[in-house]
Amino acid sequence: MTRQIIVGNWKMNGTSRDSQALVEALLAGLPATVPDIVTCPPFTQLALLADKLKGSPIALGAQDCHKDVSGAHTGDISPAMLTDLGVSYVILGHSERRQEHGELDETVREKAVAATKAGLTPIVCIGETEDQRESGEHFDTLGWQIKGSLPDNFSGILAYEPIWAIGTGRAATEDEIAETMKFLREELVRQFGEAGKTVRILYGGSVNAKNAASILSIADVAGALVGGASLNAEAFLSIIGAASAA
Ligand SMILES: O=C(CO)COP(=O)(O)O
Repeated sequence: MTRQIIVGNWKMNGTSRDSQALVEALLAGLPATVPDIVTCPPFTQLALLADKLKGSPIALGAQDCHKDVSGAHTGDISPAMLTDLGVSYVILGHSERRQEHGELDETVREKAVAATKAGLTPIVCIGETEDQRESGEHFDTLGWQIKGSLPDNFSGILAYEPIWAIGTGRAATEDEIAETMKFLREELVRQFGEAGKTVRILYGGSVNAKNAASILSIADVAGALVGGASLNAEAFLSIIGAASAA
């Protein structure tokens, strides 16, 4: 069985004081056996947390990066700047970035290439809108997103986050997740051959302490990308506990 990975995406939340308190509570409450754990605070908290998490089982991730190594890109952060801080993962193509910043599959793919080159593990997000699911276009959408967002020789993590399940408290049902995982695996194998069999696929969208165990037990779900519940130490520790037991 593949080792589970639990990723906390803090989004645009957290002062230094909040972040410090949160990781201290997490470190104090970790179970003896842990899955892979990644915490993705805002850029401004990365240096502080790199120091706090050094030598711990919690890895550090960023929520985005630029596709270039350096240059005239006001306000952006390069993959090399992230590795320089001790960051090892980066979330790319989150639906909030796709929607708010007009990020396209092609940009996500370029970022994934740059991130991998710099030594980061990209966590590439895909997911359909509610309209697309209701009209039965969700698999087409996901198929195109995989084709467009994942580079050749992709060696990162894929995160399936249905947009309608993000922050709504309405996670996809077990049947919906299971059916989608099967589709995603077939697409990965179609695109990457044998290598497509080993890409880890996460589910994200209203994962919480209550539903984590059943979501993580669905075939081929290798972990969870957690938003809101990752800001609460108790909830995030329960999800980590569910992954250790899965
Ligand atoms: O977008 C998400 C994680 O990237 C999911 O957010 P929620 O867990 O708050 O629904």
